[in-house]
Amino acid sequence: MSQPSPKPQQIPVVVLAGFLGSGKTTLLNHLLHRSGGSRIGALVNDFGAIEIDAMAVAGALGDSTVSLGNGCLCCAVDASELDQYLERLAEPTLGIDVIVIEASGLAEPQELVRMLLASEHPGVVYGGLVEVVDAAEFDATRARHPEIDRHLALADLVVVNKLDRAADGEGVLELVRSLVDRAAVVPATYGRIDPEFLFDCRPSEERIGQLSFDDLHEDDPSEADHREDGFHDHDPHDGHSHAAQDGDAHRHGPDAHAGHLHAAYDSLSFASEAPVDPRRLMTFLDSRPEGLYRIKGYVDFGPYDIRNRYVVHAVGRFLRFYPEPWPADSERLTQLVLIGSGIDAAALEKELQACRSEAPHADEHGMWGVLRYVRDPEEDGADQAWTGPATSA
Ligand SMILES: Nc1nc2c(ncn2[C@@H]2O[C@H](COP(=O)(O)OP(=O)(O)OP(=O)(O)O)[C@@H](O)[C@H]2O)c(=O)[nH]1
Repeated sequence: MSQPSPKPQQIPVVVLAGFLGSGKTTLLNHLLHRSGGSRIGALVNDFGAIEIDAMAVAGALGDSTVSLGNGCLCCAVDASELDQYLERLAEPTLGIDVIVIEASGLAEPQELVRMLLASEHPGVVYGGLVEVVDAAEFDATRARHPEIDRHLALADLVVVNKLDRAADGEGVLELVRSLVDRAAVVPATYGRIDPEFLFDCRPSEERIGQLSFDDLHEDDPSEADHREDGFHDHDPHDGHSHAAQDGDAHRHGPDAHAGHLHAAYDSLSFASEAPVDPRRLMTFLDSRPEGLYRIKGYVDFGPYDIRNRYVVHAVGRFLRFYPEPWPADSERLTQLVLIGSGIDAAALEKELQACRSEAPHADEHGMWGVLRYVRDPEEDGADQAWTGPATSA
């Protein structure tokens, strides 16, 4: 791609977007580990009240992460607030070369792009929109969310991820190529793309011209329908609590941003200081309702594995646990964010509460159900910290 050079000292800001669970955090983590000499600042956003994504990348970033735990970025901040966040990352002493904004899986990318183009911060320049696509779920996601096509048409780079899971990867790649405007389409598994490619993916001069404010303001017919319904009069997200109480669950429902992908979604955040019983959790997960599209977070199985916490990811029917050693200074908490449509958040919360257990000892086979969903570290050759379950009771 031909790139305009940013003015001296201007830091490119890349927006990383893509549907829930497509692999944005995985890609960001990959970039953080493989960026060579470049220093990446990350602005991480999450939908739930607990900032799972922020925690997932925080270790790699130290000071250079700013996270917003306040719902979808496009709804949570206005341009001047965004400028304040960018200002923190553009602080010359941090020496950051590129800023990546990981949008919530439910964010409308054009809102973010519009805010970046409107940014008055002299130290930053809009660096392009990267859309991550889950190749395995692409048809299903498109059927439910035709807006995806619009997002792809705006993208500068599309990463077609999870090709290892796609039945017809070539077919998906071809379809995506037909949907983009002039974006580069990059095949990937586990977000492993060449970082150079991403940092270079600044839009061309023409592209900036094309992506004018007017384009970005263009009304989506589906939004107009909603407005006629008075849909946008619904209350925005109710207050998000960062300091989740023990066993506290927190939900927010349809919000004011009609036409955004998240308009029809509910989310629930669950935090517990008491460990979780693995069998009970598996029973909960095995019977999770269809509409519960995404689960992510950390699980403390207490005496069943005192060394590791278990990162959990569910996307649709897909479920994986990733054990990793508890960071030395972290509080032992179970923190989960559940996102779905038409889910009964109160009932789910109750079920999760019932998974808590203060039992001091682990029984011998308690973890078997969980370990069936632990990824074999050989599966992707990825940089996993895990070396095997440490079940010391
Ligand atoms: N099989 C497979 N799994 C992947 C790949 N990339 C990511 N995953 C897994 O997919 C799940 C979701 O990945 P994330 O990176 O958290 O996705 P995300 O887009 O940040 O998710 P949200 O924050 O919910 O929008 C995790 O379990 C990842 O390990 C891939 O290429 N292949």
